[in-house]
Amino acid sequence: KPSGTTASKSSPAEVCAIDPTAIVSDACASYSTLDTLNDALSPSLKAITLSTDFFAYYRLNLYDQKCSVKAWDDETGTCGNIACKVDTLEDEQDIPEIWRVGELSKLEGPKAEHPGRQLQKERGSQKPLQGTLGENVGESCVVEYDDECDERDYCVPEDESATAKGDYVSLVDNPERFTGYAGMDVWDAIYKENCFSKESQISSASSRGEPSNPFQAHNDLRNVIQANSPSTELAVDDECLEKRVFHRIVSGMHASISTHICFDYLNQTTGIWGPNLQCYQDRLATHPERVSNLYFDYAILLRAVTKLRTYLKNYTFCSGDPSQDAATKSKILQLADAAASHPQIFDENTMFQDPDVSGELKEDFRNRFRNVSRLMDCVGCDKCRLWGKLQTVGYGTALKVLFEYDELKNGENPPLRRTELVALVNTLDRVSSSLTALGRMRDMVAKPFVPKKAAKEVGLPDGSEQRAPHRSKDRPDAKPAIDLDDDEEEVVQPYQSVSEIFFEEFYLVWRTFVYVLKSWIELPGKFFKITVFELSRLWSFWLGLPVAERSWEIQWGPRTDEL
Ligand SMILES: Cc1cc2nc3c(=O)[nH]c(=O)nc-3n(C[C@H](O)[C@H](O)[C@H](O)COP(=O)(O)OP(=O)(O)OC[C@H]3O[C@@H](n4cnc5c(N)ncnc54)[C@H](O)[C@@H]3O)c2cc1C
Repeated sequence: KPSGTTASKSSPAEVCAIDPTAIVSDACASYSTLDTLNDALSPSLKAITLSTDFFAYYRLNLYDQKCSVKAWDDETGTCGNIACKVDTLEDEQDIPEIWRVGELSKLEGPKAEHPGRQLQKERGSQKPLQGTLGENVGESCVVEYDDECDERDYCVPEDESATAKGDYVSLVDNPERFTGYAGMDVWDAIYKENCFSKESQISSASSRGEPSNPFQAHNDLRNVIQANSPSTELAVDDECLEKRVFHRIVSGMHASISTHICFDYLNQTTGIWGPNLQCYQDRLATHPERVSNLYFDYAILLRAVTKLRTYLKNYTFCSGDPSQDAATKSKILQLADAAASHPQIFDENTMFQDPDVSGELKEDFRNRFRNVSRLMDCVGCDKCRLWGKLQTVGYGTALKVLFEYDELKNGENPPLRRTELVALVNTLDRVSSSLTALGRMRDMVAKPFVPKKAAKEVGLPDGSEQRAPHRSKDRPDAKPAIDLDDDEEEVVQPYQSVSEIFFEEFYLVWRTFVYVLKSWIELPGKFFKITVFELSRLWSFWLGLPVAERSWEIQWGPRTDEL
C-alpha cells in the first residue's frame, strides 16, 4: 500500500473506511500499529487510572467558575456573542425531567472540597480531606497544594478569587458516557473561536521583514496534514494553519467523547445501557477523518507520557506514604518503559521547526488551549464539564511536555503540577478506551450474529444484528452495559447455533484461501512495478534530479477481521 494514505470518504453502509495499514498523518505509525500498541498498553493504563489514588481522583473548580469568554477577544467584542451562543443550556428546562442535566449527568461518585491553606495547616498532612472521599483513600496522594500557574503553561489559570481552589472528584465513579446533554453550540464555539486571521499572520511575518516563505513551520505542518486529509472537515487551505493543527487535537477529543457516548449509551425506550451502533455509524464510522484525529491524539498523548520517563523516575507521588508512592511510581514507569520500547510514534521535532515563528505558534497554542478550557465552563452538564476540563488540561499538558520539555534535562524543565499529570494520564486512558471501543463497535457491525431483538435493544438500525451488551456489575444503574473499565464484567454470550459457528469458520477459511491465492497471482505484477519504480528512482538519482519518496513497503498480512 502507498504509505501516507488514508481512506476515502465512506458510504453510510461501510463500517469505517480507514485503511489500517496507512500511516496516521502527523504521526510516525500506522493505524494498526497504534491499535497493537494500545492493546499491549491498555492493561497497565487501566491499572494506573483505576487503582491508584494519585490518578483516580482529580481536583478542579467544577461549580464556581462562570461561563465567560471575555478574555478571548477583547478588541473585537465578538466574544460576548459567542458566549450568548452557548446559552442553549438554559433551554434545558424544555427537556422532559428525565433528560435534564440534573437527572442524567449529576456526579454520583464521592466528592470532597479542597481545604484552604489555613484548614490544611490545622488538619495536618495525613487527613487533609477528613475521609470525605472514603476511608480507604490515601489523602496525601490526592491533595495538591496550591501553587501559581506558570506563564509558560498551556493550562487555564483557575479562578484566583476562589478561597478554596476546587473540589476533588473520583474519576472512577463518574465515568464518561452518554448523558443526554446537547453540546453542539459549545462545540461550535470551540471550533469557531480558534482561528487566526490571515492578516495577522502576514503582518507578523512582514514586521520581521521576511519577504518569502515566512512560514516554514506552517508549510511543514501543512504538508503533512495535506498528505492525509480525507475530507472537507479537514480541508487544507493556506489561511489558517494553526487552526487546522489545533483542529486535529480538538476533533480527536470530540471523537473520543462521541465514542464513549455511543459505546455507553442509554436506550431511552428500554432503559438498557450499551453500544448504540447507529450513533457509531452517524458520528464516527462515516467520518474517517474524525477517527484519524483520534489516532493522532493517541500518538501525541502517548509520546508525551513516554517523554516524561526520566522526570517520573524522580517524581514524588505522595508525600508521607512511601508504599503507595512506590506502587504508583512502579505502575507509571512500567507504562512509560513499555511505550518507550516501541519505535517512536510521534516526532514532535517536525513541528515548530522555524526559530522565527515557533515562539508565536507555541503562544497561539497556549492561548487557544486556555480559551478552549474557558469554554468548558460553559458546558451545562457536570459530568461532561468534568471530563471536558480534564481532557483540555490533559492535551495542554501533552503539548507542554512535547514542546517545552527536554528529555535529557530535568531541573530546567517547566514545573508539572499533580493535576496536569493526572489529567495527561487520564486523557490518554480516555483515548485508549475509545480506540478499544471503536474496535469493538467495528466488530459488532462486521460480525452480526445476535438475534434481531437484542440488536434493537442496543440501538442497531433495522435489518442489522450485533453482539449483546456486557452486564456491568458495579454501576449504580446496574443495567446491562459494556464497561471497558471493568475487568471483571460478565459477558452475556450471544446465542449461536453449531451450524452458524461452522459456516462462520468455513467462511473465514474460504476468505483466507482467496486472499492467499490472490496475493500469489498479484505478486509478479507487484515485483515488476517495484522494479520499474526503483529503477526510475535510481535514474533520477543518477541525473541529480529530486528522488521520489518510496511509495511501497513490506507489511505483515491482514488480521482476521480485515480478511
Ligand atoms: C466538552 C463537552 C463534553 C461533552 N461530554 C459529553 C458526555 O460526556 N456525554 C454526553 O452524552 N454528551 C456530552 N457532550 C455532548 C456531546 O458531545 C454532543 O454535543 C451531543 O451528544 C450532541 O451530539 P451531535 O451528534 O448532535 O453533535 P455534536 O457531537 O455536538 O457535534 C456538533 C457538530 O460538530 C461536528 N463534529 C462532530 N464530531 C466531530 C469531530 N470529531 N470532529 C470535527 N467535527 C465534529 C459535526 O458537524 C456536528 O454536527 C459534551 C459536549 C461538550 C462540548
